[in-house]
Amino acid sequence: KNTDELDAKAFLAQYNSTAEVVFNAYTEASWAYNTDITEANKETMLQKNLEMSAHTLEYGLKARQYDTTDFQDASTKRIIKKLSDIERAALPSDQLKEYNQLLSTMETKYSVAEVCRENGTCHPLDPDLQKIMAESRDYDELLFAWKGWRDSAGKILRQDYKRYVELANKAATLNGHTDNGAFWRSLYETPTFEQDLEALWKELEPLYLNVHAYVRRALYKKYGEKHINLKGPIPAHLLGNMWAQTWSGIMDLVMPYPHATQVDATPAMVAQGWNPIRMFQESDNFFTSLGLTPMPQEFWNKSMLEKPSDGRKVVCHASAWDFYNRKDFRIKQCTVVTMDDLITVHHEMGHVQYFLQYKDQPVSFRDGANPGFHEAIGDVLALSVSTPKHLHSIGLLDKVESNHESDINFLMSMALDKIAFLPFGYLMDQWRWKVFDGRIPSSEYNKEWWNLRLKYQGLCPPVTRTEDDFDPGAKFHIPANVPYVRYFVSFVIQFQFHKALCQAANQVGPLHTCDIYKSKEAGKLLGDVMKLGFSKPWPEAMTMITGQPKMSAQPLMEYFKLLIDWLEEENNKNNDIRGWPEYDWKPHMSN
Ligand SMILES: O=C(CCC(O)(O)[C@H](Cc1ccccc1)NC(=O)c1ccccc1)N[C@@H](Cc1ccccc1)C(=O)O
Ligand SMILES: [Zn+2]
Repeated sequence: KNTDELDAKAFLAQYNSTAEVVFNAYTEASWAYNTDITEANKETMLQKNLEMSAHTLEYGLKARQYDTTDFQDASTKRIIKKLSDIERAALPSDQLKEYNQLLSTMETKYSVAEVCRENGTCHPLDPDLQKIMAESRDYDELLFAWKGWRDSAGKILRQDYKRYVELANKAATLNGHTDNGAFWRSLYETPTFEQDLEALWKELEPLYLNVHAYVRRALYKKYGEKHINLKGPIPAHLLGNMWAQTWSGIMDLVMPYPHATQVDATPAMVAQGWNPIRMFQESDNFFTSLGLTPMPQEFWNKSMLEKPSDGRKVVCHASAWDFYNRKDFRIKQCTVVTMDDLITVHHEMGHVQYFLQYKDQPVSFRDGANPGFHEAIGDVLALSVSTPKHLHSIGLLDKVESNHESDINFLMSMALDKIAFLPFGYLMDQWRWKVFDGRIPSSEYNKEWWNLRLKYQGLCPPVTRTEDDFDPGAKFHIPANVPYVRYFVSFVIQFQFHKALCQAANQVGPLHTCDIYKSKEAGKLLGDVMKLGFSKPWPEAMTMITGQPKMSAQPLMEYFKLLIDWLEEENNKNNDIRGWPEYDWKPHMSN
């Protein structure tokens, strides 16, 4: 084994400069394919992916030659360790080709899927089906979209997925992991990661049960006893979102005080003629108000900020792109003019701000401190943007009241996204970790999916499901091979970051009214952590922001304190039970 540290440094310098070229070439090809799905673009992307894997293999095998035990430089040790996991490049070349082919096939099938009506009209997920799921209050129309999407996008992926699992596990074991789930969890470098997550969920579950009970009561009023059992799970298509992952789509059905201030900025955005560019400029303005970096001109020139109208097939699911040349960064988003998408704009811009902040790190460190950090940045700023005070200051809310009722309305709208999301964010990879480690065989993919949806979210399918279906496949991240527990982590730590930045900004008053807009102190705190990238273990980054190294649910619970107490009282007044003891109840099915 080679113990020469100077030799290792020279090796890493060569890796870094060659990696930028190879990663850039692949990213350009992947962008071309994602923004124009054609066979030719697919072939070019697959070719560039193979070239990237050849580079990873060459340098990864060399990295494994070093014994870094006595190295002095922590960064050198850290990079050598990271390069030694060569992921899919460990597969024999025929299986690597099959794996890459499977991944692009699954993502394409998902992205081009449509649901057609008897009259021949066909609807894509974005924007059509998403709009129906958020706005329709017709039980059967919602069922048409919900079942149609799972028939068109989920069902067809089952066999591809089964083979993908085998190959992903093969690559993971060749890199010394027990399975692909173990590889994904290793990215958090936290031996107690699963226990920590379970402890966070146990702390947060009571909040969710109170929101679930209150929303079930509201849906009972709307859809009646044929469709809602006050002691049972909620049919999964009634929550205002295709996956029931965030529930702000049904805020109108749930609003505690309908006569107090509105909290939805969508009508004002539409009335004032906002367009996608305006939404991104607004977000850029918030980031620069903190002293963070403005989007470079290349971002505005090369991004795809709305769905093309020239008939091109694209991957509409939003994403942020680092082209590994320290100057080209883009977002691809099929943006619609709604408050919900203004939040997503900030989410994606948070990814690009992270790219901008760590762009001068070695390539191996151009990553989040952990994947949850990367997901949290934009959402932290969105917590300030979402306040009625801030929305009023940018002209999206005509009046602001600060009284108990408007406070509760605002907190309810935030809870419908942030608290409702927690069980979904947690169960997605519970299902995948069990698929990868074999506890869920392919013969039980769908049964176990719905067992988890019942256990954590208290949802049930509106129509009977069988193993002919593959409902997990109807959620982007499953066919796209994107881990999901990062979002559960993000939804917890973003409130820790929010609390810390509000203190840095000398914001007084309750956490849910804090707006860090224009605070250079808050911006510096956040920017300094983003500059680190992946160069330090994430507890060090956590300590830099919050003064302590752990994930904690306490700031989230502090943020929602008023609502939690109100819900406890309200649900008791209604004699509503928390949970769904009649777990095997099924909604009435017409025809
Ligand atoms: O999927 C997203 C947003 C897309 C993304 O920004 O997280 C995107 C996902 C993705 C897409 C293609 C390939 C890989 C990942 N992630 C990024 O663009 C990204 C992430 C890390 C570093 C660089 C870019 N949000 C999740 C969860 C969520 C987050 C926030 C609010 C609501 C819901 C969802 O919609 O289910
Ligand atoms: Zn993201």
